[in-house]
Amino acid sequence: MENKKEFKSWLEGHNLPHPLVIAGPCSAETEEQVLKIAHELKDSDVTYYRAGIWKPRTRPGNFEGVGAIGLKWLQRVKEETGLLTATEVANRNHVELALEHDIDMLWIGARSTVSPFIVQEIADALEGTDKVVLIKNPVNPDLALWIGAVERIHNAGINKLGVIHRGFSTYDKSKYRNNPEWQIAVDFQTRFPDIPLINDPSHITGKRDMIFDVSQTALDLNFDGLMIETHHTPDKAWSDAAQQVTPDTLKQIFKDLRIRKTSDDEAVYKQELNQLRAQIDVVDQDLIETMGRRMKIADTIGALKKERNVAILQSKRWNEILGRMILLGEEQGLSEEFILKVFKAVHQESIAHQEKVIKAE
Ligand SMILES: O=C(O)C(=O)C[C@]1(C(=O)O)C=C[C@@H](O)C=C1
Repeated sequence: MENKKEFKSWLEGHNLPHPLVIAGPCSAETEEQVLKIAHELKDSDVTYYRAGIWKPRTRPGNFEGVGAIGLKWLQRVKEETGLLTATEVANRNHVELALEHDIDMLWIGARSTVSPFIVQEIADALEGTDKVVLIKNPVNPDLALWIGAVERIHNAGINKLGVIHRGFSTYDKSKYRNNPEWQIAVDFQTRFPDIPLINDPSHITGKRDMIFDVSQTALDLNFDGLMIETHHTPDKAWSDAAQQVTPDTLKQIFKDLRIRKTSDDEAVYKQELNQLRAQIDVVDQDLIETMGRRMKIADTIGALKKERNVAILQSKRWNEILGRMILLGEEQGLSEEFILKVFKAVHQESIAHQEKVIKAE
């Protein structure tokens, strides 16, 4: 699938002076609750009002959503407040009911994105419609699976696309409910710069007091919007109580967030940036030339080893190099994690070069 400018035209059409905000309760609980929260969000930066109607829960026996009746409540929200509406769909029936009730934005949840069968069923049900469809990342950190789901929806003729970064499940305990693994979202953005990228700090953190920091990181990384679960009495919510914020807190969050510009046309800024970028280009070229020289030496070592019938992998020598590089890196302000990543890649490339030499006739 190619990146296309038109993917983001639905978002540009809103002409917002700030990132897109999707907010509302984790679950629609009662008509009163849905309407109360919507009215409290009416005069805010919120464009889309979200509410889960069908809730996929980890274990059975928990509140699993009010079902189709909740769609009528969302229709009332739109009539009374003018907010657009959004809900999660997980099968053909959900899509058909959401379309019948004229829901404006549908999203595919992380547990559905993992299943190409479910995504295809949803894609087939969406064919011929022009809804905005957002695809959450799969629960496992698999960029190809995420892109595959977006492709299935796009192949059904949907061009009003977006993705939601809600973090990834891990077995290890961490301070997050779902690990952000920011690099995966950044990789998605690099592949498809015109597919709006929305961050979901509620599901990443699982805790309301961490939502601001994660939202700020997302905006610093140029995300296009935020989806934040909002409830008038969060602690009494029927699902995900700990991660929901009140409408007032949501408004405060948006007051406090630093919204960075994607770019700046100011001539001085541009000139300074260009000079710095020229320096980076020179350094990058040096890096490549240095790497090339290093691999030529590896080729010669490979030839020597071939002649003497010696194994390529020399763990002792390699560990010595790594130890030295970590110390040198530290002096240059480079983290151990970074040095390990870079030198692991260098080692692999060196081995690949030597293998080529050794295998050559
Ligand atoms: O020193 C060697 O024996 C090499 O083959 C070079 C080199 C390296 O690229 O630095 C590559 C493979 C070995 O595992 C150790 C080091």
